[in-house]
Amino acid sequence: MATSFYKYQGTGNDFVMIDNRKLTFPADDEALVKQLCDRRMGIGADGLILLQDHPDYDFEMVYFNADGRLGSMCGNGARCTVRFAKQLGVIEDVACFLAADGEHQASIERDEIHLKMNDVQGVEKIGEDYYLNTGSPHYIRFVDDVENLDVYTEGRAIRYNDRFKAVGTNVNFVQRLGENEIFVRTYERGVEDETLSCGTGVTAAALVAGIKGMQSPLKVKVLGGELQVAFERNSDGSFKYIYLIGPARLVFTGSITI
Ligand SMILES: N[C@@H](CCC[C@H](N)C(=O)O)C(=O)O
Repeated sequence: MATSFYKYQGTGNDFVMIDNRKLTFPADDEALVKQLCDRRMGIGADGLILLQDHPDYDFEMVYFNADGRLGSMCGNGARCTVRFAKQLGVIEDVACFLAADGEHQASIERDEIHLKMNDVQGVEKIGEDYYLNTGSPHYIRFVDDVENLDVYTEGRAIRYNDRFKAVGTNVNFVQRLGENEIFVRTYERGVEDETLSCGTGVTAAALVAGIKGMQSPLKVKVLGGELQVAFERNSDGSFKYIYLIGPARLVFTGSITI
C-alpha cells in the first residue's frame, strides 16, 4: 500500500512524519521504522513520528527513535508535529496535544513554534554533572570547549556506563558562551550518535544553566541552528513555565510502499 510521508526538521533534528489518523501504519513493526530512518536503506531521519487522532486532544504524537523503538518525549519532534498538524489542517495556530509524557500546549508564531514543556522536578547532581528528565532522560556536563569535544566517544562512555547502560540516557555537553547564551551538543539515545540538535536536551541544559545562575530566557546554539528556552524556578528548586522555542520546517514529501 502506498503511504505518503513528510520529512521535517527542527534545528537539524530530522523526522519522518506520517499522518496516521486512519491508523494504517504498522506501529509495532520495529524493523520497518528502523529501515525508514536509515540514511542509506531508507528515507533517513533521527526518528519517525505518527500524528494520530485523540478524543480529548487536537492530536496525539507517537514518537519512535531511529532504532525503531517507541521513544519518550521529543522536543524538536513535537515542534515539527505542530507544524505538520497545521499543514494537514488539524489545527490553526494553537494546539493542545498528547505526547509520551502527557499534555502539551503549543503555538505557531511566524517562523517559530513555542512549545510548553512539562514541569521538571528532581534534578540529580552526579559529581560536577547533572541528571534530569525533561520528558526524556538527560545527562548534562558543562565543559570549557564544546566545539572541539569528541561528543560521540565521550557521550557513549556515559550512555553505556553501569548506571545507564540498561535504560540508556541522552548525554549533553554544554558550554557557557555569554551572559544568556549556551552551546549544546548531544549524544542521542536511540540514534546512538550525535544529532544536530535535541530539544529535550537543550531544555535540560538550559535548566541546569539556571541552577548555575544563568537567567531565563536563554539563547541556545546547537549544530543545526538556534533555539530559545524560557523557564521559572520555584523556591524548592523545581521548574515550571518551561518553553522551548524555535523553527520547524518541511523538507520534502514522498511516498513509500508498506
Ligand atoms: N531528539 C529528541 C529527543 C529524543 C529522545 C531521545 N532519543 C531518547 O530516547 O530519549 C528531542 O528533540 O527532544
